[in-house]
Amino acid sequence: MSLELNDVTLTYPDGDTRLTALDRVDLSVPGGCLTAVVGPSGSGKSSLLAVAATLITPDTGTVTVDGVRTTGMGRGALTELRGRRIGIAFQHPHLLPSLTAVEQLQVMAGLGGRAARGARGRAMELLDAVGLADLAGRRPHRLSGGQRQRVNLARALTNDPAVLLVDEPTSALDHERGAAVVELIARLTRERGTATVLVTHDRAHLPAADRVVEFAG
Ligand SMILES: Nc1ncnc2c1ncn2[C@@H]1O[C@H](COP(=O)(O)OP(=O)(O)OP(=O)(O)O)[C@@H](O)[C@H]1O
Repeated sequence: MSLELNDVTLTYPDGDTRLTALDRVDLSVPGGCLTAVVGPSGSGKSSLLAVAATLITPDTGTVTVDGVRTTGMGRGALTELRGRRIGIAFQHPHLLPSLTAVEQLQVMAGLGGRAARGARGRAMELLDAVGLADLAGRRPHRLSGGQRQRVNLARALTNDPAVLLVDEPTSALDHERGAAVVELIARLTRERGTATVLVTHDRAHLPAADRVVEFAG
């Protein structure tokens, strides 16, 4: 379980020129390691996650997910790789309003190609791991912001990913609840051995990380 970015450069079109969002970035995250990425707005943190998630192909450089070099892979193969080896928890959980917490995870298990049999049991185990077993039957509108973020994390872990990518999980939470979510991410990373990248703007959360990467503005 590992994530490697080597010499990654990413530019976006910007009028007649191009804006460099990632400039020769190297990142190596072994399994069980929580790496926090901090930096000012616009410094490229979300771009880094999108490249690591194989959602955007960098201009140059390589991305290696769980030992699989993604350069040159076709769209279908990348989608499959993402479903099986990468867990992504975006900033806003985007839970489906009509589904209960446990059903949110079951849907993800189906997308990852897992058999429906046993999916509910595994989903319950994950909800238990994030401290939500008692609320498995609740729909999102009856969960707090912190609880929704926990469902978001559990859902990202549904297919036992090697790589876990988490974008600003605390932005909608007060400090205490935010700190609890970051502690949870640190624990899950250790217990499950994921190579985890956490993007945050809140430096108070950095002590929970094993490594910190600073992006300059
Ligand atoms: N789709 C896009 N097209 C053009 N420019 C983009 C695009 N996405 C991001 N950028 C630019 O790339 C740079 C890096 O953006 P990015 O969103 O990765 O930064 P960030 O550190 O995540 O910012 P924030 O903390 O505000 O989310 C910024 O200058 C941004 O304006």
